[in-house]
Amino acid sequence: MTNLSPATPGLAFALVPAAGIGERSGADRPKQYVEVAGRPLMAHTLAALLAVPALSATLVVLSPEDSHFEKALPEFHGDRAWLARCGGATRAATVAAGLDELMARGARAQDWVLVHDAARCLLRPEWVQQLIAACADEAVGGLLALPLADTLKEAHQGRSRSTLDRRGKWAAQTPQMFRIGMLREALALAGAAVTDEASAIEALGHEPLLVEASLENFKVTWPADFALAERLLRSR
Ligand SMILES: Nc1ccn([C@@H]2O[C@H](COP(=O)(O)OP(=O)(O)OP(=O)(O)O)[C@@H](O)[C@H]2O)c(=O)n1
Ligand SMILES: C[C@](O)(CO)[C@H](O)COP(=O)(O)O
Repeated sequence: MTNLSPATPGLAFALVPAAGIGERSGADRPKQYVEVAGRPLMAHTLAALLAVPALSATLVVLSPEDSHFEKALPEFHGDRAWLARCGGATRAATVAAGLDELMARGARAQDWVLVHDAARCLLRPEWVQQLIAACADEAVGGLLALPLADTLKEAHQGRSRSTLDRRGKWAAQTPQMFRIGMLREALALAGAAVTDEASAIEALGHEPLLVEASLENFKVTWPADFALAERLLRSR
C-alpha cells in the first residue's frame, strides 16, 4: 500500500454506504440490487472503485438485515473489497459506523476516506483519480460537484413561489474525500440529519474543495433513473 502524497501522507480507502431501502425508486428491492445493464446496480459502482489503484480497499456498508449482497454480488468480497453489516437508519449513521469499522480494520485517523453512494453507478475511475489528485495536498479534502445549470425554484404546494439566486450554487455529488479522523469528529458533532459528508465538515468551519464533475455521475433516485442509467452504461 502506498501513501497518496509525500507532502501529506496517508492511505486512501473508499466507503460505500449501501444500507438504504430506495423508497423513492419504487423498486421491489433496495435499488442498489436492481439489475441495470446486466448487473446489479451496485456492481457497476464497486467495479469503478476497485479499478482505482490508489484505493487500498473499498468497504461496503450494508444494513444488518441485508439478505441480497452475497447472492447478488459474490465477486465483491476479498482483499480489496470489504463488507460490514453495520448500516444505520440514516446515510450519516451508516457512514459513521463504516468509519469505525475502517479504524477497527487498521485504518488510521490521518488516512483518507472517499465516501461514495452505492446508488451513483455511473462513476468512472478517472473521476475518482481526478478528485484524489485535486485533494491530495489539501488540508481538509473535497468533493465532486457540479455548478447548477437550471433556474432554481422554491416550491409551495406544487407551485413556484419564488426564484432563488443560483449564482455560486453547486450540486454535490460523491465521492467526497476527507481524513478519517476529521470526518468522524465532524459526523459525531453534526448528528444524523446531514445529507452529505461535506456539510458536516463545513459545520467545523472548513471549506472543502469543489472539484467540477460530470452530470453523468447522477444518483439513481427515481423510477425513471434506472432506464437512463441503463442507456448510459450500455453506450460505454
Ligand atoms: N440509512 C441509509 C440511507 C441511505 N444509505 C445509502 O446512501 C446512498 C444515497 O442515499 P439515497 O439515494 O437517499 O438512497 P436511499 O436512502 O436508499 O433512497 P430513498 O431515500 O429513496 O429511500 C445510497 O447508496 C443508500 O444506500 C445508507 O447507506 N444508509
Ligand atoms: C451525498 C449526496 O449524494 C450528495 O448529493 C446526497 O446528499 C445524498 O442524499 P440523500 O438524501 O441520501 O438522497
